[in-house]
Amino acid sequence: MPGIVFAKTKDKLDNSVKSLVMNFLEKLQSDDTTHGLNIEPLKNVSDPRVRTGRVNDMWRAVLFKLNTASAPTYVYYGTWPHDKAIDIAQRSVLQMNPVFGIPEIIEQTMPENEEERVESQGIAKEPFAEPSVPRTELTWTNGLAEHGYKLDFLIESAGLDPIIARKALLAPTAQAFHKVTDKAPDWQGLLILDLASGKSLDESKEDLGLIDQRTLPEELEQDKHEDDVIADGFGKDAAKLQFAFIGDTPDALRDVIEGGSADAWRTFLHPEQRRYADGSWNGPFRLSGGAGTGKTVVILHRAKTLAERNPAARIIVTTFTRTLATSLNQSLRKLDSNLQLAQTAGTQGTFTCGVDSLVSQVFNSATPDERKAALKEVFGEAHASSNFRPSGVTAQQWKDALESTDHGLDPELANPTFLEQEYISVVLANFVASRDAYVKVPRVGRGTALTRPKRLGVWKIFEAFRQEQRVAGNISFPELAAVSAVLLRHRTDAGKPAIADHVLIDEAQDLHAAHWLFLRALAAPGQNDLFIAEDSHQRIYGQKVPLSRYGIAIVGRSRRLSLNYRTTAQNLAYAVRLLKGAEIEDFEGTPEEVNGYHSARSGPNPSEAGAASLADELDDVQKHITKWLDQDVQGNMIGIIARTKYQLQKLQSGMAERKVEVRDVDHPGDGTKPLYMTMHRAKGMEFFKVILFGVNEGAVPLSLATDGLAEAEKNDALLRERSLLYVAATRARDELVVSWSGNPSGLLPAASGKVSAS
Ligand SMILES: Nc1ncnc2c1ncn2[C@@H]1O[C@H](COP(=O)(O)OP(=O)(O)OP(=O)(O)O)[C@@H](O)[C@H]1O
Repeated sequence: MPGIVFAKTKDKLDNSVKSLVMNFLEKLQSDDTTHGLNIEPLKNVSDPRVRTGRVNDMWRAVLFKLNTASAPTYVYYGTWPHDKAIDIAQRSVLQMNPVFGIPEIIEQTMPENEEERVESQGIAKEPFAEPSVPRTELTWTNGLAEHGYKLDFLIESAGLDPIIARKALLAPTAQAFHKVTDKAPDWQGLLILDLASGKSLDESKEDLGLIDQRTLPEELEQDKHEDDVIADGFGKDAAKLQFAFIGDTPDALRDVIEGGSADAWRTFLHPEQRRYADGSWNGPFRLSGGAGTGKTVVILHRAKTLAERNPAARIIVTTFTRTLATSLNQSLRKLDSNLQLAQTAGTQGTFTCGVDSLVSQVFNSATPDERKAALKEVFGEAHASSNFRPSGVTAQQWKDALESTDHGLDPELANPTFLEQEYISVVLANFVASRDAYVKVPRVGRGTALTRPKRLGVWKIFEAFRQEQRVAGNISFPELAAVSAVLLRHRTDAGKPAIADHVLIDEAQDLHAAHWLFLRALAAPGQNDLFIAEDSHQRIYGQKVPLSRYGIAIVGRSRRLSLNYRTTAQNLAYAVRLLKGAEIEDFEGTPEEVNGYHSARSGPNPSEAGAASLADELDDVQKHITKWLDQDVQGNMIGIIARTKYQLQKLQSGMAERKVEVRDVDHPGDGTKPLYMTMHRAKGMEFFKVILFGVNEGAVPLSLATDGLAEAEKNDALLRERSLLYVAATRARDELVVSWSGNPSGLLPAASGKVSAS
């Protein structure tokens, strides 16, 4: 039976052809002599291995036939209409890269560009003059030229194809540059992007798993037939970016073909992603990376890998909200429909759940005596009633506690934001159950200092809050997390095993101290216990939490992803600019840089659209939506994102007046209508087209969120507002429109008269 290697399709396959290609490959896989496949060599080819095959009357597949040891291996390159397929087949070469020994398919230059081809081939053989870089796009600079790369270095040391290297070096615009990287063999495209973004060749080689073959002992491959060497090469990390072996399972074949580029993450991992998905560490591991760098994709693959390694393992995948957890669960099923999913935490298989639901599950599964002991430790004897229901805490509850107390505090401390943060980060995090304990507890990392009298005043409010919560029969989710953490600790102290073997945590930047106490206690410290994916730039809730204080030591086990798969280079540049000037720190207080993130795709510049009035802004939104729907963009791939629900109500009624149907993201209907949501709700989502609506002065940053706070809390709240805007702007895959009426938000480049990103 022939083997098949599938190349990630760069040209989009029409849906109607996908099933035909499936049929074709299934037949080829069972017998390449099957009648009707017409696997034929061609004349005037650049590579004698090339073949075409008949998909139907109109469509031809382009393949390379390798005469490998046991049975032939076909490398499927793609399917095109007959004449185009013949042309591509005649121009394409399957070869081993001379520097890194990676199989690659190079399409020779189009015949109409014969002049360029001759010129470029000459370059490979002879010394050449360095091309000068035309600067036709004022706001874009060619990163390769900027970092001083020379053509001979790119060819000789970086292993780039001469034509590709030259085109990349000469690219005058972002679009032209990305056209080259997009068309190039995947690893070459990524290497160019790395170098252009400032990575050194050595760093990029390490990330892509590239090893210079010229430094290896020669005899290794000596006895092998050339075709076998190529076939083996498909197993190398950098080759796996673009090529996948299709085993004997038709399911895998179907996935790869039907999924198309939107599902490429299921098969074609970046070597770095693969490393973090498969790696093993003797303790917690942290994976950071900007929005859209594939952190979630790594978590999904890692869950699969861990389950494959040990089918009896109890794996928990968790994240900040229930909606995100549901989406993780769906993606896991997509990734591997055979993956054993557990129904409850602590049983064999992979269990996916929002972190607060997980907390509740642990609490509910304990006996009354166990709960009582844990409640006592968190609240002290007075508040240890177990008769309550978990609930969120509103600002009003803090206001009620403030009003019922004679605390004597300044407004900067006597406000819900300060109190809630203090309660979670100091009181719950340290299991403070009494006034005396609170007066003594270290408040490391808290921005605002408290004297003893102030602490006494603050404690009075906490007492009142606890009292009112108990009377109402409520327990807040952070309180429950602290209680469940104690429950887990008591279990371990009693010699019972931990609930999970591996805990994988997504969107970790938003978890609070009590969550971390709980998560730490879920798995026993040891091999691959915790895997933490986070982006400090996207922290939109709560406070930065130093993990080391909760028994989670990640020193030396922390890596960062830098290639953005979601957002175009133009949108990424814009979003990153929104963060400029903000001092963002990671869990342990180390400054987190936004430099170095780069994107593999190009698109239109984001547009900033200021309107004189709300009515005008709504007119603009209507025009954008109508235009996109007319262009056949699927309705639910258009996202309209605003800071507040109040703005969304205006949007909704404004669109209804204009006869444009839009839907709340939580009630999406049949998928044909654009979806609207708040910036908080947009976390973790993505759309082809995004409108950030109502980015006005006063709305972002929201005055309500920052008014009346002490300096430290205010700075933190402002940072979160900035991060919200960053989260919202990075939801766009292709096109981003930022709109406002009246004065723009002071966080937008427009407010300071800067030009929009390019
Ligand atoms: N190896 C890959 N090949 C193709 N697409 C990929 C790959 N990795 C990630 N993607 C795509 O990039 C997009 C972003 O991925 P993902 O959601 O995992 O990123 P993230 O870092 O978790 O983003 P965020 O922090 O913004 O939630 C998704 O559409 C995903 O399918």
